[in-house]
Amino acid sequence: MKDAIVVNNLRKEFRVYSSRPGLAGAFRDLLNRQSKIVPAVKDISFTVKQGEMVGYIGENGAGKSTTIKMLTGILSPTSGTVRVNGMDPHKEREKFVKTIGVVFGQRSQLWWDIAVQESFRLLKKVYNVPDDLYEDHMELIIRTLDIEPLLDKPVRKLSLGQRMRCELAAALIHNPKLLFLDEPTIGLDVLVKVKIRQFLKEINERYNTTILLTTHDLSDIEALCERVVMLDEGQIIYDGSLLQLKQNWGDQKIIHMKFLDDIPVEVLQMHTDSVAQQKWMYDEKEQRYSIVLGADEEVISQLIKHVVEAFPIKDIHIEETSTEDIIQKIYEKGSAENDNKAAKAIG
Ligand SMILES: Nc1ncnc2c1ncn2[C@@H]1O[C@H](COP(=O)(O)OP(=O)(O)OP(=O)(O)O)[C@@H](O)[C@H]1O
Repeated sequence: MKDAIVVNNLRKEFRVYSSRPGLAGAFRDLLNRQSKIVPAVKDISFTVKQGEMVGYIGENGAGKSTTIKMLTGILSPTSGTVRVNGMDPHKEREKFVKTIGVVFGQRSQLWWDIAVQESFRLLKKVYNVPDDLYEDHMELIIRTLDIEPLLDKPVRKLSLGQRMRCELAAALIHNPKLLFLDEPTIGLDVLVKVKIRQFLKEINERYNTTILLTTHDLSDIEALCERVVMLDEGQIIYDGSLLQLKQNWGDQKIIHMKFLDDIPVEVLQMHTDSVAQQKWMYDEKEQRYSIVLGADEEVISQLIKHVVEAFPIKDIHIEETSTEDIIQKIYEKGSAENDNKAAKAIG
């Protein structure tokens, strides 16, 4: 498989100027401004293969946008190298932009006052897309995104969800091999989110389009990406499968049970002590008994079997650690190394 993105020891530093307070300070700033260097991305390396869908995640200020700006050629790196679609995005910008599509949730590449269709035609010219290719490809895109009824409306008249679907179509007019998506579902209702995710899956399957997705909405990542790259303070703290991350970190399951009869919690405890030593808790309001276990399926099924055989059950619910909790735990720790059982952490 070909590499779509190859990043080696990529670094970006910004010079930040500070202002001194008061008039005298402003005067002194004029003569001699104080500045310091802030590293936003610190020597990161990773590779994305053609056709992969990768989630690029991190807290605010982690360095995601700065990386994307270097990958799309908007910023040049302080040091290190970037090859995207076999090119240097900054140095070969003109040729390069024809091979990528970009959707930034907050910014529009459509013209506000003209009909969506007209924007598409202009972009078709910008990208030099031949008529037959355009017809064929856009027919599919328009149908899948269900934007036919919107085509003759000016962009300013569209709702956010409608506009985002048109933005996606616009980013794909030239059928790019690589798509950068930055918060593509921000502020959208669930139905539109689902539609956009389905569409992205279809594009990826049909054209083997590589997708790099930056988002704070982990459900986007869960729906689309098998692999996540996690950034923290400019460094990669995890690069690997989402499943692995869940297996290594989602190490707790909470079993909630309700019984037909009142059972003293001590009785339940005594009954399960031989399977698991963890303590049962009783929530009086909910009339619910809960126990927190490790992720060992064998222990969980043994415990459930033991209890079900002994007491008449009304309800059972197993609660898993959510991906959000897992990611939060990793950020709190500042590393994806879990005990010695290291998740494939690099950086
Ligand atoms: N042009 C700039 N000049 C100075 N500092 C900058 C500039 N751009 C980004 N930074 C700093 O670099 C760091 C990384 O910022 P970046 O925008 O890449 O983070 P991010 O992960 O995209 O955050 P967010 O989720 O909030 O968009 C931050 O500390 C930010 O203040």
